[in-house]
Amino acid sequence: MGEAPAFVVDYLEGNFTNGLHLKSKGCRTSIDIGCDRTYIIGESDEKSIGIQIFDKSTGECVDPIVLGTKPKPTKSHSAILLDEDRILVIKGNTNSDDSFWFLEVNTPFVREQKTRLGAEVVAWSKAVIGEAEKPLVISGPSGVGKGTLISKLMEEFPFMFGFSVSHTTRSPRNNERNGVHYHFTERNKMEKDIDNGKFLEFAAVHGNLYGTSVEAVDVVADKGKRCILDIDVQGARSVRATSLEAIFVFICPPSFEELEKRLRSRGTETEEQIQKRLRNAKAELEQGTSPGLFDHLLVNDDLDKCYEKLKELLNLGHAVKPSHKSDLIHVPMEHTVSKIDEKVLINCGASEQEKSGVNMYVLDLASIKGGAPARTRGLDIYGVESSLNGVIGAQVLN
Ligand SMILES: Nc1ncnc2c1ncn2[C@@H]1O[C@H](COP(=O)(O)OP(=O)(O)OP(=O)(O)O)[C@@H](O)[C@H]1O
Ligand SMILES: Nc1nc2c(ncn2[C@@H]2O[C@H](COP(=O)(O)O)[C@@H](O)[C@H]2O)c(=O)[nH]1
Repeated sequence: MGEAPAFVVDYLEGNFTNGLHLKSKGCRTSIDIGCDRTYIIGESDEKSIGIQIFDKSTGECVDPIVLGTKPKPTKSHSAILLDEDRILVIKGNTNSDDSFWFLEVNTPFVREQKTRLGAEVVAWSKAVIGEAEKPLVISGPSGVGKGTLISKLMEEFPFMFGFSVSHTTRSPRNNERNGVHYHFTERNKMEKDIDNGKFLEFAAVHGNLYGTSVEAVDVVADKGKRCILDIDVQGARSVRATSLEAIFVFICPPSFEELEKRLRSRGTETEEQIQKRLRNAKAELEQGTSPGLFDHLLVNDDLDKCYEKLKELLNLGHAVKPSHKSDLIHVPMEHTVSKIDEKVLINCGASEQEKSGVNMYVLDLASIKGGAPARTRGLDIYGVESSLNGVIGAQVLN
């Protein structure tokens, strides 16, 4: 993070029309992309900011399928085109990390979904300020001890890790609670949600459907925590193909006999289910240990030793709790937005300066990563205290 660059001074002194793509009308903004499309961003329902696409060549307005966790409605927002693929939407009167959202209109993910669904698609991806720790994907055959290792991590580092609560069509075990261990759901409902793009990944495992919803991962990210996904090998492969850059760990048993012993001693499956899980374990072990998919393989022989190795590869000796410095950011109701190269300037006006000493935020997009259906990480932001004569100072905010 550096100081405010000199161009901010030049920019403030003159050239204030450069990069203004914003046509604000109340709480609606419109962004032209190419010659014939206008994306209208506004409040169309009570649940989220609505999106419509106006096709100038046909004169028709289309309601696209909107994927991703959507931003809650706001009384004011601004929007600016970043490139042909994405629009940055900034919510006004927010002082949390809820301010910055990317509306993807033509990223590879959106193009793929357009083909899959045969319809117009846009996707929201919320910005994460700073470099959040990568999510952790843990896979391995049933009974190997994934859940046991995850519980230990969550117990030792409750502020650092959050569990992605999957959906499943299997019945709950005696000790399992809906919404905590899984979201237990009907197959029809889950299939419909899958069709509607609500899942980051899903797979048929041991005769049931399991899946990670986009929301399950977002809920953890919103708490500023590092997300842990306990998913099977097919799911891990699907996640690899998404924008969620994760660390992939495969847990192996010391032997097949020991796996069987653990599965039986857990006492949660019928004999028939145990047989099915053991059959599937052979294929999973083959796929999980072949090169390319997983970053790390751990053998869970002695539980404590395996746990120590897991912590080691996660660098937990040096880990720090992610800070929520983005609380320092307050984008007021009235603000203007413009863009120069990779920097977006949010001018908050003089009244904001009186309150906080900062009247402009600079967003640096150079290091952003990821994107829909998951979060866009790595947004860099600093506040600038400026005058018409030049920059007085810069506040590092993350
Ligand atoms: N290193 C170990 N040594 C002996 N027993 C273990 C070890 N690790 C876990 N176990 C036991 O093995 C059983 C299965 O563990 P666990 O439920 O964590 O497996 P899992 O991989 O999460 O299974 P599933 O994929 O079916 O959810 C549990 O009874 C657990 O206490
Ligand atoms: N692809 C996915 N696999 C998942 C998910 N949640 C759990 N799982 C895997 O299913 C098996 C069986 O789990 P169990 O709780 O019935 O014993 C196990 O390998 C899990 O890792 C998911 O969301 N997606």
